[in-house]
Amino acid sequence: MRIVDVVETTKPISSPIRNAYIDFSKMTSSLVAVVTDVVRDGRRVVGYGFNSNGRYGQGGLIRERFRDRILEAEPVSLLNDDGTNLDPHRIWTKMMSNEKPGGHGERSVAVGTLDMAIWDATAKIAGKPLFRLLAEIKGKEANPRVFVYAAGGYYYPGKDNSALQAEMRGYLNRGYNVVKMKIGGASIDEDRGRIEAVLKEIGSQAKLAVDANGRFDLETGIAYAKMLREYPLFWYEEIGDPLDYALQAAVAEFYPGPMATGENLFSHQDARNLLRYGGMRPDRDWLQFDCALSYGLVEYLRTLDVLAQHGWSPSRCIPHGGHQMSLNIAAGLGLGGNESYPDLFQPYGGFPDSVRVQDGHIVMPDIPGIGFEGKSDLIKVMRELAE
Ligand SMILES: O=C([O-])CC(=O)C(=O)O
Ligand SMILES: [Mg+2]
Repeated sequence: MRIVDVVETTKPISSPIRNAYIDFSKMTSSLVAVVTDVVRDGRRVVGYGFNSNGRYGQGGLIRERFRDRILEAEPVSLLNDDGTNLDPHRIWTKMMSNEKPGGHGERSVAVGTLDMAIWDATAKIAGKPLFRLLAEIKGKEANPRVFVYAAGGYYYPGKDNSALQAEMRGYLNRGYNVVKMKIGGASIDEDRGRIEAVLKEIGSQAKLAVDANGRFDLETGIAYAKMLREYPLFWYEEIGDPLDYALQAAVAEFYPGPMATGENLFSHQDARNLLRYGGMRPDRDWLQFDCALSYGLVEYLRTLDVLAQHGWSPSRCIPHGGHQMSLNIAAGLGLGGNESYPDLFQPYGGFPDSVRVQDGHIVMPDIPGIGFEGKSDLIKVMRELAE
């Protein structure tokens, strides 16, 4: 058993939307395939992966460094002890050989993208959905029913409050009961008007989360905290620079409601610093680390260990990114749920075609691997790459 090729292509996932920090007009994502010589159900096993929106494609790093380290390794050194499957932990160590510590933003997306494909191949070789494999490895009971919320509410040229309300109504009609919108890309008065418009639209049918995408300095973060705390929000997300833990802790003094952050922290060391110094509260706040941006599931398992050491339950994690990889981690390891972008970043995000959202939850179908084969538009572009 061996990995015979690793293929990467960089694809556009552009749209005219804007958050408080960036627009997505030039956004790209790496799509990778890890090709094995294993055959299951008459078909060669190929694992697939891609990186989440918000960071760009990683073709350079993947093709110049990480691909070669996998392909040049002694094939048996990438397998488990009895040689019956790939060992994602051993492959991860091989990819990261000759890499100094720190500097996580430089390569964590490239490694996370490959790690997704390696776990997909591993679960396919085992003949199981990844969430069942993960639960088995950890001795846990899988729970295929996962909470999902609808992320959107972007700034968009010509979009007024009634268009924002219509967007949110569309999410409720599709079964969601938590929706998210952007803030910090307009004045505080304008944002207050947008928030009130959405709250009026959703009434008691749903809760609203707001996301500042790291835009605010301390003063602005506190001014928004004082405005936002008048409303019953689901959470106040990514207030200031992702690495400014003192700011996060200071804003907590002014915001008694739930806060969320972590999508731009890319290692278990960064996550540990957030828990040590960020003033985050394990009884109400939410952690959004996204394995597809942060060295993959091998590293995410270390992050979950860090959480446990600091008294945090995995159920406080609702990852960023809206991909099926995190859905599997949620169902297999008991996370609190997952993000979803009903109308964005297609065909990568979302669910298998048969899945419907009901009461803010989905139920994972039993498809071997991550489940990409269940989503027809996605598996089509994946197979174009390597099959
Ligand atoms: O707009 C983005 O970069 C995505 C984001 O923050 C989120 O989904 O929470
Ligand atoms: Mg966010």
